[in-house]
Amino acid sequence: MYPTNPIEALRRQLDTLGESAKKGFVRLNTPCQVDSLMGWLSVQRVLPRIYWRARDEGAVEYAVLGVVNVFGSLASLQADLAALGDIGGEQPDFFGGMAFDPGTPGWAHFPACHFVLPRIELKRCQGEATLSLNLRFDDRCPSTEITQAHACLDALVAERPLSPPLPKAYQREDSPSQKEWTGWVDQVTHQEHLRHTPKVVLSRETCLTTSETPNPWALLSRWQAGAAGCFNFGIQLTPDEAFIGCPPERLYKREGKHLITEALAGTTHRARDVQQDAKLAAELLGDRKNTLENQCVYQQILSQLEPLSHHVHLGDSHIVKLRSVQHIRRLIKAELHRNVTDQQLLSALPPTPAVGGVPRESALAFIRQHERHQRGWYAGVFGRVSHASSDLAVTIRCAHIDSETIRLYAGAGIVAGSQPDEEWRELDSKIADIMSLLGMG
Ligand SMILES: C=C(O[C@@H]1C=C(C(=O)O)C=C[C@H]1O)C(=O)O
Ligand SMILES: [Mg+2]
Repeated sequence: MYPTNPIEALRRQLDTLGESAKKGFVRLNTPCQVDSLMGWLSVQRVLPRIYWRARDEGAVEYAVLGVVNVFGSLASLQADLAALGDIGGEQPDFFGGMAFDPGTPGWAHFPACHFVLPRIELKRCQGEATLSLNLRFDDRCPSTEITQAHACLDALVAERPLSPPLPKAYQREDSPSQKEWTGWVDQVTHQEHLRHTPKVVLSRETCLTTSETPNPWALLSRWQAGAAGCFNFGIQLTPDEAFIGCPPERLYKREGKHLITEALAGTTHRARDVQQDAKLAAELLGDRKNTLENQCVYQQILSQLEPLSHHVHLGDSHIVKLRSVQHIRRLIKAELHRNVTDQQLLSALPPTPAVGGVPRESALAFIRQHERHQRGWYAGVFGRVSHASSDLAVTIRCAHIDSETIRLYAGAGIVAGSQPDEEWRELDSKIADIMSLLGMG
C-alpha cells in the first residue's frame, strides 16, 4: 500500500525542508504499516521508549522514542508549552510522568518528574498508522538539529513479532509481610488516629525474582489484551529497566478548558456467576466502608478544583467492572478558569486520596514512616500533555521490571471499618491479572 519505505520518506522530507519551515516546532509525517506498536518499540535501541494509550474506546495509540527536549520539572514543561504556543502552528505532545512522593528518594533511574518531547512518534488511530519525526528550531542550531534527527532515523529498526512471555518459577517476597500489614491497619483504624487522619492508602511491594525476567513489551501487550477500559503505559528510560501498567484510574483529561476527573475508590472482587457478580456490585455501592473510601477522594478533588474552576459537577456513584475487581466510581466535570495550566492541575491534584490519603500531609507522613519500599512512580502519574488537550492516568496496577526482578505494587484505602485480612485480600485481587499472566495466578 505504501511503496516508499517510511524512514526513507522522512529522510527525504528532512532533506527538502525549506528555510521557512525551520521555525518553532515541526512534525514530518508519513503513513506506515505496523502490526504491533509494542513489537516495534521492543526492538528499538533509542531511549527512552514510551507507550501510551488512553482507556477510551478508539483512543489513539502512541509509541514514541528519543528526545527533542527533556523536562525535569512541571515549571519547565509549562514554560515550553507556553513558548511554543506563542510561536503558533502545530503543537507537540509531551509524554512522561511523576513519582508518587517527590519528597522521598524514589527509584534510582526515575526522576521525580520526567516529561519528554519525543524525536520519533509512531501513532495509530482507527487502524491508520503514521510515523512522525519531530524537530524544533526555536531553541537550537538548525544544522545540529537536522543531523541529530537523521541519526535517530538511521537508528530505527524494523518491527519484529513479540514472543509471548513464558511462565517461569519466581521467588516471591512481600513488603510489608501480612503480620506487619495487620499492625499498620490497626494503627490507622485506631480511634485517635482516625480523628486526625480519616484515610491512609497503604501499599505493598511484591518482589518476584527469577534468573531472567520477561520482555516488558511482550508482557504489556498480553496484559493490555485483557484490560478493557484501562489505560496502557510503558516506559524504558534505561536499557534493562521498564515500568509498565494497565491502570483503570484517570487523574484528569483536559480538552481546552473542559476538565474530566474522577473518584475511583472502593473495591470488591468479581464473581463468575452473573447474578452473584451483580449482588457483589450492589453490596459494594451500599457498603459504608467502601463509600467512605470513595467520599474521601471526591471531597478532596472537589475542594482542590474549587479555586481553579467553575461549574463543577459530581456524577452519581456507579460500578466499574474490571477483570478481577470492581470499583465504585464518581465522575467529576469542571470548566477551568482562564489561564489554568496543566502545571497547576498536576501540582494540585496528585497524589489524590485514592492513592495517598486525607489529609494529604498526615497520610504521607504515615506512609513515609512505615512503608520500607520505595513507591517511586507507583501511584504517581503517567500520560500525555499538550497545548490543546492532556490526558493522564494514576499509575496503579503496574509493574517495575529489571533483568532479575519484577516488582508489583498494590494499595488499599484504610478508613474506619477496614479489616486487615480483607484489605490484604484486596491487595491480592489487585495484582491477580498480572500474576496470572506470569503463571503465578
Ligand atoms: C491504590 C490502588 O488502588 C486504589 C485503591 C482502591 C481501594 O482501596 O478500594 C481502589 C482503587 C484505587 O483508588 C492500587 O490499585 O494500588
Ligand atoms: Mg479499598
